[in-house]
Amino acid sequence: MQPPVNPVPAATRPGATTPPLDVRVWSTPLHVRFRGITVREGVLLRGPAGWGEFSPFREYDDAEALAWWRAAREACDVGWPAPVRDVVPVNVTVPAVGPEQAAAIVRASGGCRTAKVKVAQRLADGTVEPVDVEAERLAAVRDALGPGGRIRIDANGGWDVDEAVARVRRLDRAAGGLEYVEQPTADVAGLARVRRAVDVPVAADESIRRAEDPFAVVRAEAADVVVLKVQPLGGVRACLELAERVGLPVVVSSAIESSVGIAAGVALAAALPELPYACGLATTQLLVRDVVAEPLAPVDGAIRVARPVPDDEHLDALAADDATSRWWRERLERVAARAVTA
Ligand SMILES: O=C(O)CCC(=O)c1ccccc1C(=O)O
Ligand SMILES: [Mg+2]
Repeated sequence: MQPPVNPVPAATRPGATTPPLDVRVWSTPLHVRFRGITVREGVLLRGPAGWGEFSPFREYDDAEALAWWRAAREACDVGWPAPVRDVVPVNVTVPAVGPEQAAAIVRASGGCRTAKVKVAQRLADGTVEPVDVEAERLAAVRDALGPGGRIRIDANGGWDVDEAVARVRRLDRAAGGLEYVEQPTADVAGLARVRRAVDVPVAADESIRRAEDPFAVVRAEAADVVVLKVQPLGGVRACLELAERVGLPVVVSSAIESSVGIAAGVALAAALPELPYACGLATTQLLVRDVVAEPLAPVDGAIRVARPVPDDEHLDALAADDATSRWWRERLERVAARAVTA
């Protein structure tokens, strides 16, 4: 009898892994604070198929970091499926900054025709940024993009249903039309209620990548679009499979990785059968330094499908201090050990 066909390449199966050929810990400041962080750091691993990135956020536990490790090993051990396109249109990512800075970020974006603007930002005193401040940011972004550009907003689950409905209507006017609102509420039931109440399409992000059951969004008819991120979802192949099963349009987005991690997102976007929306992969622009000479950044609003190779000069320039390096190497070892038994 034939053995069953395992769709996961042998080298990415737990227990079938060999030690990486090279491990480098990197760290760089961000130009502006993003989701509460001012420094981004992680590990690059080299394997027979090239470099992979392991950079779960600091506060994630080892169980949640396991998917990020699988994505890194896929990159190192087997690489990615063949692309069906050679450029990926992307959005510029606009953090919760003032209107002048927001406009400047759009103008310096490398020709992006879509902007994703952060809203529902929690302030230091625990309150949420006033809607007037968000409206001004959106008006400035519209002004910088012109009437033909597209604007989407991301609330990162920061609103309740009533607040989301009121703010989305208001911000839709301020922006001169919104393409969609990403994760207006934290829970799937809330997404579904917002979706029924407003004309603006709803995208699910955290409800896919941090959910026990990503298909709850589909069953509840809670979203028009799903956001997929390669590291938190366990690799390019895992995302392609998820996209097929979800059956909704996909926006590939980053986790603010170096160009090595962004290349995995670009590979996913390039391999998807359909790509109707710009992807959230233009985030090397948020990093002060990158691990390659030519970062994966947009030209004419699109990123070329490529796999840039880090060099010693850049890796040395981004090398983390001893304590940070030790912390990441220990985390990597713990998560890799977990993969063998998971
Ligand atoms: O989608 C983008 O434009 C950039 C990526 C992004 O916003 C992001 C980056 C890191 C963590 C969370 C998020 C998010 O989409 O919420
Ligand atoms: Mg998001």
